[in-house]
Amino acid sequence: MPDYPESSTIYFYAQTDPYAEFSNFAPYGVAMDDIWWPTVEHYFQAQKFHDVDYREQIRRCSKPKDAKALGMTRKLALREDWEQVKDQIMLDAVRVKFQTHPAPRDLLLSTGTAEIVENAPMDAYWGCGLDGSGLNKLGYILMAVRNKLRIE
Ligand SMILES: Nc1c(N[C@@H]2O[C@H](COP(=O)(O)O)[C@@H](O)[C@H]2O)[nH]c(=O)[nH]c1=O
Repeated sequence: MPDYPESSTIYFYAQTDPYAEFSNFAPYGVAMDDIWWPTVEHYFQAQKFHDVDYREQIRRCSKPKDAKALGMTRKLALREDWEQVKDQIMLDAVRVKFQTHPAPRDLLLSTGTAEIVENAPMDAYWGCGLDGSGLNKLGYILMAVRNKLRIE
């Protein structure tokens, strides 16, 4: 990770940093299958489990970090197909977020063709990880959603 990112790359992560609207922790709810989730993070974490009561417990968390903590538990079994379905689940929820809320949508569309990177030091799957070499899956989802919004 360069100290001074190139201007063509947009980094986001914490709610106190620029482009916080792009984070799954940002306070933009999503209706998925007629159920309202306070943030994308709440929805994503809950989908890890088949247990309906546990999903509801995650949905009711007052903060996304609490929802994430419940989703990180391995006391309860993850749904067995989680690795196969997680990318699509994330894409669906992120798309609904940006279709639902004008403020993050306008911000996303204002980024032109810039590369978008989740600057998550501890996450080399959804983010770029500590050294910047992570897969940045969430960044690619945001860029795909941006393309789709342009067409719509
Ligand atoms: N933004 C953000 C995080 N990143 C989010 O964590 C999620 C990954 O969860 P998992 O697949 O269970 O490891 C995913 O939504 C990713 O965007 N994590 C944090 O602890 N704080 C934060 O501010």
